[in-house]
Amino acid sequence: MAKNNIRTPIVCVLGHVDHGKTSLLDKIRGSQVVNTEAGAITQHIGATLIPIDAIRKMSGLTGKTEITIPGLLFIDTPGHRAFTTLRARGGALAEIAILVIDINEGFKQQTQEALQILRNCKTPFVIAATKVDRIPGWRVHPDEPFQKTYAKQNERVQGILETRLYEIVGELSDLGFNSERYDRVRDFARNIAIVPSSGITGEGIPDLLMVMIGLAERYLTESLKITADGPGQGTVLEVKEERGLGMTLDLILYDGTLSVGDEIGVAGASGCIVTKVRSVLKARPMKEMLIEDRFERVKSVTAAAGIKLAAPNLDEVISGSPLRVIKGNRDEVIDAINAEMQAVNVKLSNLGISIKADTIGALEALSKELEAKEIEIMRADVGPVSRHDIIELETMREPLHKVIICFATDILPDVEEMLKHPRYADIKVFSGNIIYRVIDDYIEWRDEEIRRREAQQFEAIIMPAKIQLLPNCIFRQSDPAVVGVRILGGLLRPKVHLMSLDGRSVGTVKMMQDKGETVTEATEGMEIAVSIEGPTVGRQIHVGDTLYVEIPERHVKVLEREMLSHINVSSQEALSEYALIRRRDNPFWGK
Ligand SMILES: Nc1nc2c(ncn2[C@@H]2O[C@H](COP(=O)(O)OP(=O)(O)OP(=O)(O)O)[C@@H](O)[C@H]2O)c(=O)[nH]1
Repeated sequence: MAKNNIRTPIVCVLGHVDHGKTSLLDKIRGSQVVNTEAGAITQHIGATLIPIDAIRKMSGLTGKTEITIPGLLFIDTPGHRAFTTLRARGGALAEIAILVIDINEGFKQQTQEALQILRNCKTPFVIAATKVDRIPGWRVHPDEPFQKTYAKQNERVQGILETRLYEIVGELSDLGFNSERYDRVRDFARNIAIVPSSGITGEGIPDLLMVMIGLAERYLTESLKITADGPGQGTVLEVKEERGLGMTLDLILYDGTLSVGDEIGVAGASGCIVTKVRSVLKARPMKEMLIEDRFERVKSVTAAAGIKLAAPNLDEVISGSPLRVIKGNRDEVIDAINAEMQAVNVKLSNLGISIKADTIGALEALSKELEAKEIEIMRADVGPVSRHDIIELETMREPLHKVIICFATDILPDVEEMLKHPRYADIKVFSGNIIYRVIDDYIEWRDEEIRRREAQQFEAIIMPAKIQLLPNCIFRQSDPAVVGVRILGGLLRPKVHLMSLDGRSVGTVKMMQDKGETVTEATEGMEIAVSIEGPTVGRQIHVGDTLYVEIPERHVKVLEREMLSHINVSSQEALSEYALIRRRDNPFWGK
């Protein structure tokens, strides 16, 4: 185990979809050193341990270089989600990260998001610029350190690699990060190291591991000091049923020791669960693995390790939850676990949408993203979407708040049924396993909904218009009067009342015709024939008269306060002239 009680740092791999996270992890896990005598890579449950001796051997480091870190423990599940949902003591469980960027594709949306997450969590990380073997003309030298294989490439290939690398450096710099190819970095505190590598050929992987060791040595040794014989502390990765064992927890133990017979506290859906460890299980080495007997029973394990435990009463445990061994401090552990579950860092508003996620970390991650997009949250809960959630939503007044966004959690079957009922037709549920996608779906729906509403409002509101009676175009004197008019501004529609400059009502537009065709709208500059019910030409209206559409006071308020930016300049002018006429007698009209 660890020298000076320094344990292995916990590592997570992040990056854009398809940029090669899984391949990189697989390559690291399956590296050729598996069977060397120099400390074999060991499979843990949910994690893989690469001992320092294996890393030394891969990268050709002599025993002289002083290293205190005993190795690296990689969490087997890559991605943002694993990073954000697995937490320890309020922070991310992973203490160091690899951000994977496909060197041929460069920056993508999730690359930026991952950077944001790493920045928020202040996690040291290294960038693996993967898929170097896809650079046209690249000559593969399996598993070689980067500099060796790079030296054997021709100049053109080297040139392409440099150009692409500098594109990444540029993008990072736009986001405020200084970075450099790892072998040119002088100060790892100021520069992020980029290691060109391949998850398929293994090139650059030894360098990647070495840089990580360097970072961990420098930044983490204090936080990696463990109390080996202290009570175990861990984070639950998964809750699953195993044949012959019943309910089990897969967890990463990051501090202390956990033994069979220990009393533990762990978070359940309705508070802290206290139970007693029945068995502690480790993964069997690959070659000994039999279907029937995948696990090796042990008496006790010391951090850091990925293990499985069986105990009674685990059904309700929430994945991502904290786990602590109780050593005469039962109340303290219960309080701490309850506090950690309640300290969900979600900003709630009086009004807003509802959110659900499978773990606390996931809920926080979702809420952070929503907050960044200025979307208000009223309720936030861990667990599947239940009938109760839907009933609560139904009481919301604002249709835009009758929304539940659920991330990586189930919708209970009876809820699906319930939502088919017309009564709940206006409740929207957005669900998915990628935060950004669920949020985008919601935003798309919301914006469309707002546009639809505005359009409806526009339909219902009488729009301003200013028209003038044209000379030589009196087709009929009265009942109705049919005259040629020019639209001086705004939007004329049928069925509106018209008003003269002195504020008198003169009649109602019945029909409108443009070049013999009936039309329902006419805009600035058009000359059309209109039939007007009410006036007689020569008495109430005359050639050359300017008339305005009469707009009710309530509509003027809506137009002036909410719709001004949505109507064109000529409509705005017609509106303000019309309002001026109305306000001659009453300055507060429409205000
Ligand atoms: N040539 C080459 N192909 C690679 C490399 N890394 C990944 N690939 C290929 O790229 C594709 C995606 O790789 P994955 O490792 O699944 O990528 P990922 O980031 O884990 O993808 P998601 O899990 O979908 O986010 C696969 O077809 C891999 O074989 C590499 O270094 N070189």
